[in-house]
Amino acid sequence: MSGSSFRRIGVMGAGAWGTALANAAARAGREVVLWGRDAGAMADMAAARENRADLPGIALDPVVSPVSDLNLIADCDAVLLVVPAQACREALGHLGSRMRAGMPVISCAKGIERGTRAFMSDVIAEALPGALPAVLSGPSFASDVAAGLPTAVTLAARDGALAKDLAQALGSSTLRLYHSTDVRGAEIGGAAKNVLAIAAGIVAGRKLGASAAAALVARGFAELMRFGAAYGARPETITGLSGLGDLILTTSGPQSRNFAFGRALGAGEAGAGKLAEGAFTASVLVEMAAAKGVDVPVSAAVDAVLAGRLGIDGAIEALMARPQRAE
Ligand SMILES: NC(=O)c1ccc[n+]([C@@H]2O[C@H](COP(=O)([O-])OP(=O)(O)OC[C@H]3O[C@@H](n4cnc5c(N)ncnc54)[C@H](O)[C@@H]3O)[C@@H](O)[C@H]2O)c1
Ligand SMILES: O=P(O)(O)OC[C@H](O)CO
Repeated sequence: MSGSSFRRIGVMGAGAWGTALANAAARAGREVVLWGRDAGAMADMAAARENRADLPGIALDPVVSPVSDLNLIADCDAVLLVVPAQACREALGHLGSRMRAGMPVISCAKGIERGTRAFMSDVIAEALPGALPAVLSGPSFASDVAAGLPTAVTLAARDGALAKDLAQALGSSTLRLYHSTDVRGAEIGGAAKNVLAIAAGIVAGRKLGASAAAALVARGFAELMRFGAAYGARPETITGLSGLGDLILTTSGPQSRNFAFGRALGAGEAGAGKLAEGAFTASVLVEMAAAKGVDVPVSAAVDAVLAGRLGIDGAIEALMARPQRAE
């Protein structure tokens, strides 16, 4: 299938990122079906031509159809899966037998499933055995993409020709997609950087200074590289858009929900209640690192704080008191 054969794109999940990607796919010349599970909210979105709850102020492109009937997703040529990582398996379960074999299903969620330790491409393969799993990941805030600001991300599928075709189908003058066959590498970066962004937020909320913030990103990147290597990621993917690129974006400031969540923790305030995927991924990532003997001290500190095993000052002390080692 060439890029132009993906005439109709289905988007499962009508939150901030699903809505932004629906507009991006429309800008790339696709017809778009945007599915959300709440029929009332989707009817409101169809009438207002705007996702007022999650992406206020951005008009839906005229070719985007907001729907709550999953059969309309099953009819599409490819599907973008844009629900929170812990909900992906359940959402795909509803699509189940309606879907045709050979349908590309592209995970746009950034996380690892708790309990199963499954990456999102594995969740897709298990929930929909006939689907062709792919991953879209990289530095991209929904509001930036929706506003048409220049953005570049990675699109990975095991079949290089499919990755290239999907990248061509979804790319536009404002959204550039680099294709890759390193599915595992692309999904590891997106999941791990959210945990590290919480740590960066804690550093900011605790007012530990710019030097500590830079050290955190550098040492966080070192653990991302170790974790990636242990789970089969290619080094060039970890140093690319979906790894280092997204780590830089998400640890840079409060436009990131994970950073904002961490900052509130560090400042001793209540969080804003928005989705912070890293809070769900931290414990499973640390379990998986331990299973392979990989040292992830920053992620482990975030997990310990979230689980209440350590206070924030105790976590900082533990990081600073680690045995001296070569860089
Ligand atoms: N917002 C961004 O800038 C951005 C960018 C890149 C990747 N992502 C990733 O995309 C994913 C979704 O994030 P978001 O920003 O759209 O979050 P969001 O909170 O704005 O929206 C999530 C949507 O998923 C729906 N949902 C939740 N559980 C569901 C279920 N079981 N079945 C069907 N729908 C369900 C919610 O109703 C909501 O509409 C996350 O993994 C996030 O890390 C977000
Ligand atoms: O707002 P965050 O922290 O979920 O980050 C959004 C994107 O993943 C950035 O690439």
